[in-house]
Amino acid sequence: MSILPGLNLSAPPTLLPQAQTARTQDLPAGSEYRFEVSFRSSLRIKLLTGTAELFGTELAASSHQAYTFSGTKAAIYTWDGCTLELTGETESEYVAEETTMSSYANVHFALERLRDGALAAGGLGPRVLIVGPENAGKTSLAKMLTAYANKAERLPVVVNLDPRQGMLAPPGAFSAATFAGILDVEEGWGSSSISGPTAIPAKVPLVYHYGLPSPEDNGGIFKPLVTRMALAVTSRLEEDPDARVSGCIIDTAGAISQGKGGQYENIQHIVSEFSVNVLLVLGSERLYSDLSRRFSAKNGEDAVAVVKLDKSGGCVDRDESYMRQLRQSQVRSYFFGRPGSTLSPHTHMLDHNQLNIFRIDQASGHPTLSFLPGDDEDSAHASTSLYEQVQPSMMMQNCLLAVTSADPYESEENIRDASIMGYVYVADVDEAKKKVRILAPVSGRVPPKALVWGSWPEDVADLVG
Ligand SMILES: Nc1ncnc2c1ncn2[C@@H]1O[C@H](COP(=O)(O)OP(=O)(O)OP(=O)(O)O)[C@@H](O)[C@H]1O
Repeated sequence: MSILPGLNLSAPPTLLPQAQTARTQDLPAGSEYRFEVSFRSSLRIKLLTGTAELFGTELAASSHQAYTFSGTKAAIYTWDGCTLELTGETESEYVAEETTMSSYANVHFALERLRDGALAAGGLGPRVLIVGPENAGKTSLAKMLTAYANKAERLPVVVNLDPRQGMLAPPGAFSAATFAGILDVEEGWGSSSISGPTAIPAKVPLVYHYGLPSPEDNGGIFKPLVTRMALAVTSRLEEDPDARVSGCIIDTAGAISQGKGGQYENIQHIVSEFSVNVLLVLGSERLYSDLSRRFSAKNGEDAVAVVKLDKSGGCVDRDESYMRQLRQSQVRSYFFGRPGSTLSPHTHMLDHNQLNIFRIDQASGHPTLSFLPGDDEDSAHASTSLYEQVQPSMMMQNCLLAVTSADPYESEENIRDASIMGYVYVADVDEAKKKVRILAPVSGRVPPKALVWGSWPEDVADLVG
């Protein structure tokens, strides 16, 4: 054991760099290598022989190209068999021969037939909605269908309506993007803002800010945002002939599949706003039966094909502490990038009165009836305020603010419906001096727009030293 100079203490053995030896893993055809890597360690994977893919995106067939994973739970599948070289530590790893890949691939081929039909008839391609409980594999299926669609030279618009995890944006955001190139194997969807060279082209998503953990938390914001997003996506599908034929793929949060009081109001809303015609139900018999009963009555142009799919045995229940770390790493990489594609954010010192901050009123989606003296039944009113304008305070420290494209004097509805230009992070608030230190992804002043502050994502400490 080494001695730390001057301290006469033994250094813990873990401080010493460990030489990691590479091992090989053979995968028979039709099997997958499932692995979990913590945020503190990393696993390097090289494809030595054969072909393999991670949630539909092919690994480069070159022993020089290595993929590094950290804080990842995923699987590498092979259709024809392959050999992988693995270097690093995993929390768990095994090879599974029973997978759901064939049924997921069949969904892709069925969607391709719909796309071919749309091309021939000059119509719209499939509008696909994926629902199911949490951790049922919805996001993984969305990635897979997107990657396969890309391989078939389609350009689907992918929409994320799950605030628990961001797509090309921090958590709390709803986003939509057209995926033309390959997806990023290491990161999942890829990056939206890259200032350095990258092998994967950067995507420019359309973003709206929800700012709460669950879609069920505030229908007064969730539903109108779904409507806005649907309008934007529909007009994209109408304008771009390639996207039109390819259609869209919508990923959702598990919470909307719980069906409060058997209602599934939010699913119903998404289906009607996006004119969904393919509803993929993952991992829940009950949800499938409820939804097929609800949508079976529709026919003609409104018909919705409800398809039941099994949950993959590889899906991992991610606990809250993992999800929190995942969100924090998404926020961190929004500002600082990732290894190999680092970004240079800027800090700004601003006066309190340079910021127009609107806090989301969490209760605004639940109308509160007033039964104060003098209110008869008819005059009982619902609280409709969406936001409260607030001054910077210590409570905002370490939080994200969404920079909307709305001016601060516009109506609450306009602020809610405005697309997001970007996010800033509140590093410090000095209430006495009325100063705020802000971290922004770009240099130049923070635009004098309405900034929205929600309770989600949760605060991220120590982003700025
Ligand atoms: N076949 C598989 N093998 C190993 N891990 C998998 C597999 N499929 C999915 N996972 C992992 O399981 C976890 C849950 O999957 P996923 O994020 O796709 O579920 P979800 O339904 O979108 O969850 P949520 O609703 O909570 O966002 C993820 O970490 C994902 O990478």
